[in-house]
Amino acid sequence: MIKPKEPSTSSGTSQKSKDAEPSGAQDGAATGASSLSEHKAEVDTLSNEQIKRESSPPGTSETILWSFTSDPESSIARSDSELQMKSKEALRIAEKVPNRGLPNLKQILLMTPDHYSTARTRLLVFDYDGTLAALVPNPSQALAPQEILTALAELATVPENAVWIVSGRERKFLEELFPVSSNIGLFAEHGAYHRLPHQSAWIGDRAPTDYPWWTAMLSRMQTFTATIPGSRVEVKDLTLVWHYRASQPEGSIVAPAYRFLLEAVAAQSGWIDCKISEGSCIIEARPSAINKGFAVQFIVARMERTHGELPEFLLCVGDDVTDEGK
Ligand SMILES: O=P(O)(O)OC[C@H]1O[C@H](O[C@H]2O[C@H](CO)[C@@H](O)[C@H](O)[C@H]2O)[C@H](O)[C@@H](O)[C@@H]1O
Repeated sequence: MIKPKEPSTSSGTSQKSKDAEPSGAQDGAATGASSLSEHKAEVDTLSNEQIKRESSPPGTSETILWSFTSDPESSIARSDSELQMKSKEALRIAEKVPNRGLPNLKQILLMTPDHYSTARTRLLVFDYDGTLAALVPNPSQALAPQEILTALAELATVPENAVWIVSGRERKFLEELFPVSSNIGLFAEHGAYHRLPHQSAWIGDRAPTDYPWWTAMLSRMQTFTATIPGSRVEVKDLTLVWHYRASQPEGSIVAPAYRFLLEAVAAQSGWIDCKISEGSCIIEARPSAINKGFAVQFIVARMERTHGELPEFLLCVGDDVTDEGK
């Protein structure tokens, strides 16, 4: 099924090329999914008999993918009501995702593990927080389990696979978890910056000074922090986040009003390029032209240029609305 910081210095470089920054001029096509660790746990509990349904014993990579590609009409799904329910929920979401020339998402979700096995090119996209790592009050302590990192690295060694992390996190955080040697592509801050597989340089040169709203939004968020004890502002290289996970129930009570306030400030100031979004115990401000849907479209277009065709298998896993390209 497709499911659900601290200040830092820039670690990126400006490098315009054929792999230039993804344009924000197209509609997004990414989608959300339930957490990888959650599904991995489900798969781990499947019986040996179910595992043996694979024509060959699945390795870690295939096992993870299998959990997302089980046909809800199959006997596997019927034997696991929770998985069946999640698959149906994924299909409901998939039906809402516009098909912009990409493979139809609903068909992808209905694929059997054989489709993964036989696809000549595969794109596997993973969100980070809430998907690869459990949500915790302090963002710097949200580390993906080594088991997950190892599984992703293993997936990325398969020649047919392109593995990307498309995250709201900043560059510095992601590159510490996913070294160049991991062969995993990275998108940071919802698509503002990206690092191609095998390369150490980041592409993308957006900076706070490009956006007239940036200082005002930071100032507003700081007043929220002063008002709600325990909340904090995360100042990333470009995007700003007000966190209130550690300030309950006050944070959740005021969050809708605070989001509305930030949106009103942006609207009244004519800052149409400022997007305010709510995540899991966060309110985030970012440029409107940046979202994960554009990031995935960029990756797909790049694969099409390289292989002469669209990826035959596409999997996007996330836990939040931004993972739906919003
Ligand atoms: O796109 P993602 O990789 O999922 O990043 C989205 C935001 O994730 C982080 O916040 C979330 O995780 C924190 C650590 O568990 C948690 O404290 C917070 O409540 C969550 O919303 C990150 O700190 C943000 O910068 C990302 O935008």
